Amino acid sequence: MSENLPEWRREGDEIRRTIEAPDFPTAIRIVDEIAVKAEELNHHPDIDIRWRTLHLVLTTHDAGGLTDLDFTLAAVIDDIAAKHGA
Ligand SMILES: C[C@H](O)[C@H](O)[C@H]1CNC2=NC(N)=NC(=O)C2=N1
Repeated sequence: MSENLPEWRREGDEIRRTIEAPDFPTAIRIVDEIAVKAEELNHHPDIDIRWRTLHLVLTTHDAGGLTDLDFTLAAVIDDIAAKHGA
């Protein structure tokens, strides 16, 4: 999508990424780590879990569009996914 976030694509006021984990337990661990970071940032992705595939959507409802927080959290999510081989 942007320079540093090639895994993300922009759709209107949102950015989206799909993560394919090696297996279902790993997918859930990835979600759990994202949850911890989301709480720290007080910024929360929409997450759709389909077996070992995660669909993530980021936007800032409060601001009615994308903000720096969306891109910050996207980068954090990329690190978590990479750490788990996804
Ligand atoms: C009151 C509080 O700041 C909010 O409602 C936060 C929580 N997490 C959030 N997460 C996201 N992605 N967008 C928001 O606008 C948002 N708002």
